[in-house]
Amino acid sequence: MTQLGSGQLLTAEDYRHLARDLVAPDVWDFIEGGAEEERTLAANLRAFDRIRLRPRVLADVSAVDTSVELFGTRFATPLGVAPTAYHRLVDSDGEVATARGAGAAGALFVVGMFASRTLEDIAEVSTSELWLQLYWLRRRDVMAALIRRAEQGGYGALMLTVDVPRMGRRWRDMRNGFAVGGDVAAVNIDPAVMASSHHRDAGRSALAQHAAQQFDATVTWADLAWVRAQSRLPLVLKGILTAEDAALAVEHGADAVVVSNHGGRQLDGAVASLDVLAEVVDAIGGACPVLFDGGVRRGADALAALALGARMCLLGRPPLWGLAARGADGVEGVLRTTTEELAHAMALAGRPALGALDRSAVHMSTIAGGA
Ligand SMILES: Cc1cc2nc3c(=O)[nH]c(=O)nc-3n(C[C@H](O)[C@H](O)[C@H](O)COP(=O)(O)O)c2cc1C
Ligand SMILES: CCCCCCC(=O)C(=O)O
Repeated sequence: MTQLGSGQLLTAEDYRHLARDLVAPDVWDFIEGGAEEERTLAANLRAFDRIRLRPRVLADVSAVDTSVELFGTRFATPLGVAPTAYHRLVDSDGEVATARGAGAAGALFVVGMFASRTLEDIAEVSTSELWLQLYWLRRRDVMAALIRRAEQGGYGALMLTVDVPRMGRRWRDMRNGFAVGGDVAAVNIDPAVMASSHHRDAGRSALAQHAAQQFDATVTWADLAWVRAQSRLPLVLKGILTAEDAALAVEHGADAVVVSNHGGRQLDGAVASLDVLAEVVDAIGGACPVLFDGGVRRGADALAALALGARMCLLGRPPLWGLAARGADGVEGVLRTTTEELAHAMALAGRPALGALDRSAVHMSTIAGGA
């Protein structure tokens, strides 16, 4: 268990500083980087800088409850671990350590399709809920096999990432000729399918080349029926940024959506996630839960997103900083410290339970396009 309040690791940013010195420069660029000029990556963070909150007083905040329910499971925290690839790049135990840390914090962990530990090994150590994230591969048999394994392993939902018909142009990875190699691999996917992801090639990202060869860019809303037919697990669509697509997600029976621009790693110039959260929540109109990711670094950031209608906030880079800095304890530390910040912000905002949090907690003129 990380020593909170030790002065050294008080915030997620403290873990980031520690991690930076421990991670190889090209891996650091892979984690930290975004697409092209990284405008959207920066916009995600700036959107939170703009937010101003509207605290209420005399509200009995002697007890603060951060727990939240999703698909029948209650989580101690509305902060979850977003799907990210290849955790063994920063810790030899990889996703097994992440699962331990997330479980200790009572948080959801969405395991990436490109995890570097098997779904079964991760499930064995997990004490909290796991979901499986999927990209849409040309090889549907490979997707179907993964879905079956997730069901057998007790995973609670499938999260289909819909914003990567091709990979964003991540200049840092291209300049580094970034490739995943050594003893780190996407061990849940047939090695024949993964072959192209290992070739180091100056000026090109091996991951982008791999995505170009293996991801299916032809899919449309009609294809969701195929995923649906594979499993009874709830289906969550990750990468929704507009009211139009939110309405289509409802029409096609999504069980939840994630407002996300992939941490600024896909379309550079895309809107900041926070700036469209209210638009998507309104379009969903209560038909299913809305989750959020992109730029959440502090408890007060999460408070703003939850007030704007997110049921849960996913963190992408911060758990990786924790993992790189302190392994499972670091993942737990990042999630706990951010949850403690959230609880503190809830108390000072006069909203002691997430159910008491609504848009009245946010000064709407500080949201882009807000009234
Ligand atoms: C290193 C890294 C790897 C990622 N890998 C995946 C992935 O495999 N699947 C996916 O859906 N999203 C992936 N993402 C995007 C995250 O799930 C999430 O949308 C994003 O990181 C949220 O922004 P944040 O990092 O500001 O919290 C990745 C992000 C990073 C930083
Ligand atoms: C072809 C490998 C895809 C995994 C890359 C994950 C990632 O960086 C992201 O989605 O972002």
